[in-house]
Amino acid sequence: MSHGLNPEQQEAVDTLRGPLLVLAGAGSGKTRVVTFRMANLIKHGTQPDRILAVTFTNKAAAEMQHRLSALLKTKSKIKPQVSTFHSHCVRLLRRHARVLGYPEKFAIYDRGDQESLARGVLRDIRVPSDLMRPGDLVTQIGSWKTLGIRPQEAERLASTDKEHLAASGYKKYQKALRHAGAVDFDDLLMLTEELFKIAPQVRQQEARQFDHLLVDEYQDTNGLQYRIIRALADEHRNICVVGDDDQSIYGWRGAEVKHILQFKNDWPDAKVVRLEWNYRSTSAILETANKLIAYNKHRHDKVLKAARAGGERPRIEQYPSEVEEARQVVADIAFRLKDGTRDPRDFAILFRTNEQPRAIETELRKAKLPYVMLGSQSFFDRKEVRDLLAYLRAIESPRDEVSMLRIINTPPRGIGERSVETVLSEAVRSGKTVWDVVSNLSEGPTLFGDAEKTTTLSDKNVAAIRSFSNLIQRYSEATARGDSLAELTRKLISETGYEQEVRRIYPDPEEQQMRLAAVEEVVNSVAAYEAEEEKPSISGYLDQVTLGQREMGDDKEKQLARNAIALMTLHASKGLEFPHVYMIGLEDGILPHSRSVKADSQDQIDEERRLCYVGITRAQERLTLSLALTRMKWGKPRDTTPSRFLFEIIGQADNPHSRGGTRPRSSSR
Ligand SMILES: Nc1ncnc2c1ncn2[C@@H]1O[C@H](COP(=O)(O)OP(=O)(O)OP(=O)(O)O)[C@@H](O)[C@H]1O
Ligand SMILES: [Mg+2]
Repeated sequence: MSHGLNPEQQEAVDTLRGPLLVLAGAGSGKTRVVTFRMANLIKHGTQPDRILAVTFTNKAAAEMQHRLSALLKTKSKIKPQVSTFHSHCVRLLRRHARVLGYPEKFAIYDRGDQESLARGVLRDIRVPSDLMRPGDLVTQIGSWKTLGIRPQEAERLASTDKEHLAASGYKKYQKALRHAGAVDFDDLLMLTEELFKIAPQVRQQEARQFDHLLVDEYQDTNGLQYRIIRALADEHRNICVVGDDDQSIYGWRGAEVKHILQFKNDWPDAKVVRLEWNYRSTSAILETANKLIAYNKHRHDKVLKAARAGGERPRIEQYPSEVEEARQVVADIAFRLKDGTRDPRDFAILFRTNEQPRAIETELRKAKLPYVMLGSQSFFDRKEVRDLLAYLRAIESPRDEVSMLRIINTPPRGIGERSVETVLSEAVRSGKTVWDVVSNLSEGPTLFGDAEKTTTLSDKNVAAIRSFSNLIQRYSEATARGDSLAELTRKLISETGYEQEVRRIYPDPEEQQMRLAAVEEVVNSVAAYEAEEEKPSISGYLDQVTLGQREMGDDKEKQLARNAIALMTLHASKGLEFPHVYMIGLEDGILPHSRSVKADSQDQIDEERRLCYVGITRAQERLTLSLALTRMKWGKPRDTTPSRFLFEIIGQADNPHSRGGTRPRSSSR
């Protein structure tokens, strides 16, 4: 196993015990060290399932699992656990949810669900939507949670009226989640920390599940993650973290680079390994990266030399408009694909904001080139998929109000808005869940309320609601019996008449086809999950979907994904590498992002510069940086300003804050 490791890497891989820090630049083999070290631990007798590795994204986890299998050359079923923080926390919380007063089968709310919940909360506390939109509240709650701030503290910290409103919204929101037996994404970390605090024996038990903990991309851990890692590593102290302070790009999500820089304080006996050779990029590309990052003031001194000499100099291209930029980038890729020596998957197009790829996508479609948008959840945003997942969630956990309300009259079954309102207010009045109310209706017209106010449900309403609760009940029992999930989903679709409803709403054949394909794909993905899993369960399936570990999409999309041009944000590109990289939109206000430009904050600009550095260091052979000289804003072309980072790269930025009129020159091809 010594092949393919330099002496420093080998030293890290051979350090089998105690705290270990690998602090090194991009492409220096940090992730490789983590993978090889796991293999080495196993070779030296560690049981694979006593190893836990934490990565930042699902894609990175899958990649690591894949490389590890290749290294181990065994088909053993027992594998190290490679997870993201969130998926590890889900597993852990499922085991101990009761301790925190949550049901084991708690639902995990995504952004859409969170906003539905927030809408209800804002209605309850009578905040008009022009004062605060549900999305704003969710965002604010998210930033509190990533900092580990709970409702009470948020209330204490609030100073402006708006903050006070948001804080009381937060309190209500948290209550509503609990009531629904649900958690949101950020809760996964916060509740894990809470669990460890209130139940030390649980913490100990969880820490003893593993003998080794390895963490990739450690520079981007936030305070919660940091404390969870410490709590898990405390027992065995076999903690290996790797990272690069120059690639810390999640400060805006509460990540703190100090965690990696202070590792030696936390673990005084830690061994520190530095890697100085970059094996990924040609020296021409690496030079560009090094030049740029040198503009960041607060840096740890680090050497990064290119193991691959020479190479083509990165190109800077400027185009008259963003449409032309997209056209030329795509034309360049098409040209390079023509001779058949390269595959579509060798190319990546990276961008800063979610709006940027639209023009690129249009051009790629015109050119009929296969592409895949990484880290996009678009499939799950389709109405049909969300409806069906809501059914599964309601069946699994009838307390889940957001899901219950989504499907109670979808497809329409005679439970109109008025009936829903009546049920809802009865639930609020009596402190019960919607499900409790719905599943306990007696026959005939029903009277709700108290002396002050009463409402009624007619015979017909009651019959409709009873038949709905009956349906959910029957499917809950079927899952409890262990019936096949895919079969169940198929039956559910047919029994509810879901497909007929799709045909009714969308008469246009093409639209209809697309939507029915989405319905079918849900069944397919349930079937695929069931085939892989030893003990399949609805919540297991939903966890995978919610955490983004399970891919869904048309079969065609899936095929393409295997060999397609990759489109993704700079944030999503962390840790990855591609022979040919195109970074588009190098303009002030895009990269660096307008937020950081407006704030004129050195820290924020530095983070944008690190983001640019991450992008550049993804390229192995060829790098193209481009910008549009005009860009559409509110339907009109506006002049842009080239990114200050370009001036820094070409050495025309002694003082980045007082730029002259020189624009970077376009290199000739
Ligand atoms: N000793 C080596 N010999 C040959 N190739 C190597 C060696 N070490 C690493 N590589 C290769 O260099 C590339 C970068 O490695 P890796 O992804 O592990 O770097 P990294 O430090 O994790 O990068 P990043 O900071 O971007 O996450 C990979 O293709 C890897 O296989
Ligand atoms: Mg890496």
